[in-house]
Amino acid sequence: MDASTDPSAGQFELNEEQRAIQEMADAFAQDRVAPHALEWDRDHHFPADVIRETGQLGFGGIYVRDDVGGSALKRLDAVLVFEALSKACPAFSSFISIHNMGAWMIDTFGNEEQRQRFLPKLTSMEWLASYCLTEPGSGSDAAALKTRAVKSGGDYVLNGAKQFISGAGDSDIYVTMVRTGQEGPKGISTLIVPKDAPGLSFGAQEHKMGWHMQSTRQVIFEDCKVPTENLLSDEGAGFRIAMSGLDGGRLNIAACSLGGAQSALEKALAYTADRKAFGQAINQFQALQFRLADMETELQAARIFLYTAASKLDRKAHDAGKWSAMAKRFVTDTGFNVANEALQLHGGYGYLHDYGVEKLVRDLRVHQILEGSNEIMRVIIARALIGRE
Ligand SMILES: CC(C)(COP(=O)(O)OP(=O)(O)OC[C@H]1O[C@@H](n2cnc3c(N)ncnc32)[C@H](O)[C@@H]1OP(=O)(O)O)[C@@H](O)C(=O)NCCC(=O)NCCSC(=O)C1=CCCCC1
Repeated sequence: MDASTDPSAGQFELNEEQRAIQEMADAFAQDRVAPHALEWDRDHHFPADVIRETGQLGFGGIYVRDDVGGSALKRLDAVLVFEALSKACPAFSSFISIHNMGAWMIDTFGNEEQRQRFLPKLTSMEWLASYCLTEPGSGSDAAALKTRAVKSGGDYVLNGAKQFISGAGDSDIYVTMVRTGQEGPKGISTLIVPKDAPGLSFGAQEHKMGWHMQSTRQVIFEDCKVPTENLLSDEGAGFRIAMSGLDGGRLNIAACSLGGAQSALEKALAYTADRKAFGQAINQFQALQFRLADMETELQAARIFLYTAASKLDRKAHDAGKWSAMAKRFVTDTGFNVANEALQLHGGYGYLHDYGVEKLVRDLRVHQILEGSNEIMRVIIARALIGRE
């Protein structure tokens, strides 16, 4: 690889341990994920076995405490892992991010009994986790969710549905935001719903533009019974739990864009060095050189921005939420634009599945929409800047 495209060159100062984590994730991704990514995408295959293998590397609970098998690493370490995995397949990496959001929420907001009951199996990845917030009638306005949980004896009885749930049907644990009280954010609670809870079912597979290697379905609750011991923290704390899970998740998804776009840039560099037109390699045309130069510049800027945001969250800086939103907005937009530009530089070949660039464009496109659309990121940033009415 050309030194100028080395994602570890000239970057934010990483320490030796962070470089080792980055290298371990990269080696796994190139060995176990990259050779199969196009096939998984084409066949809509969920590679549960390969996902579970990452548990042995400590990726099942990257920022979960170590007494329950977590790796007790930092947000910046996690970003390095997701970036490296995404170079092989952003959809694979993003699934591991979702699982980590769930594990972190249980570690951070769960009581000791819950931590011991769920986390060893989640950190080893014997169990996989999904995050359930969005509903058919509430996406951006997350606090309008309607899935209701009513206490009855020793259980909560849930009725409602969650929409666009990644891993639905494949995951073992569903960290689910429900309404236990009044309208609005203060009436929301978080329940840990196991896959075998009576009354839980899954909708049909959604047919998506990208992210083909993971399932997306509705999660449906019909008089679904969940023991009251599965309530995370207190009733009414669910919105804050959901939002803080997303503060980290948004960094992870930005890292998935960064890795995918890095891979697209490397493909564009290789292709434009090899492809001849008008008697020379097309990378000798200044018009293309300038485009490659811009792609590299924008990606390196995105990388520094993202690592800074992750460090802010690690330090629990007062403006970490704003930085997380800014990083998600900037890096996912930049990542998509770079991948799309890489496709263009491949000419007609970029439109073919076998070249792998169109998959990156399809996978990265959704990062501008999910985990809070980039329009909602602007709402969060603007509120932090100028306050709110
Ligand atoms: C930003 C937002 C639009 C805000 O809403 P409102 O104005 O209703 O709520 P507001 O008045 O801002 O707040 C209420 C309470 O909540 C606290 N809090 C807020 N953020 C945070 C935070 N970051 N940390 C802690 N507390 C927080 C806030 O302080 C307030 O409490 P207080 O009343 O002061 O006691 C929010 O709804 C949002 O973000 N939507 C995008 C959803 C969205 O992102 N889905 C994504 C679904 S998941 C997804 O897409 C996935 C895809 C793939 C895989 C995984 C998941």
